[in-house]
Amino acid sequence: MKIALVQMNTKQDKEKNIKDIKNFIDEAAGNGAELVSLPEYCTYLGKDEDKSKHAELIPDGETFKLLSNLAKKHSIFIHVGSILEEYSEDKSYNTSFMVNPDGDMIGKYRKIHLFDIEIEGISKYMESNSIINGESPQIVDLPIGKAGLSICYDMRFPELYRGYALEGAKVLFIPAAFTRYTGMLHWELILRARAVENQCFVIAAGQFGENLPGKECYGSSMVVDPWGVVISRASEGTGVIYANLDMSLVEKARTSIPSLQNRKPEYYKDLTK
Ligand SMILES: NC(=O)CCC(=O)C(=O)O
Repeated sequence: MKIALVQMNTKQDKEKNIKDIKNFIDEAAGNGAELVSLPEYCTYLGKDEDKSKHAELIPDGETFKLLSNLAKKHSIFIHVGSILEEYSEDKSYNTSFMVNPDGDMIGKYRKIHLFDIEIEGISKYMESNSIINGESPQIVDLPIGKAGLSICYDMRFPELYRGYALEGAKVLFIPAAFTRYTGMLHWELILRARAVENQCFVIAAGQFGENLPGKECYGSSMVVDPWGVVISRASEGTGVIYANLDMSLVEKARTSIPSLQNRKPEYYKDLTK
């Protein structure tokens, strides 16, 4: 399967962001992509207090309808890294979903681990001020096999991905708006770790550049194969990158190093509770 990852610089002008998304999807489909993956917060990235104004129903909102029509028009899968989904007057879900070539939603995932961190003198994020966490993992069925959905900060919690791999996932989606500061050291390291330890492809479309004054995203959207090799990587700026997924690599990695079979959770399962 030929996939495309869109690296964006989403800001506060939702109309422009949606126009960009449409153009990127048209470009990717024109270049033969069968699945297009968009980053976290792809339609709106702004101040916490403004987020709920931009939240929508999924699948009954405008953005879903537009993406569903694009998926049908091009006969492709569209993975939406995330948009804001309605919850209450002051809180939204940060929600990812997958649309199939018939325009139907085949899976929806609400970010479980919210980005509440403070690095003294560097940055502070309190995602839970405006977002309510989801409570359910989500696996979707693609023609290339099962795929586990997740969003950005989730990537730091390896149990979620181990669970997906044990449920049969061969692909892990990790769309992101990863900060530049943490990204420099952690982004590639963690993505490759999730790929190697679960012997899965990792597909990580990211935001790039300044989205709000003083808030910068790392970019470096990438696809990692089950052996830990980065097979496609975006450079600085926005744009589309491509990769062909050779799914036989999953079986090759799992046969060569049967670490998923060699687990002995009976000795340590209580430690991760
Ligand atoms: N949007 C996010 O969840 C950001 C996560 C991040 O930057 C990190 O370092 O983790």
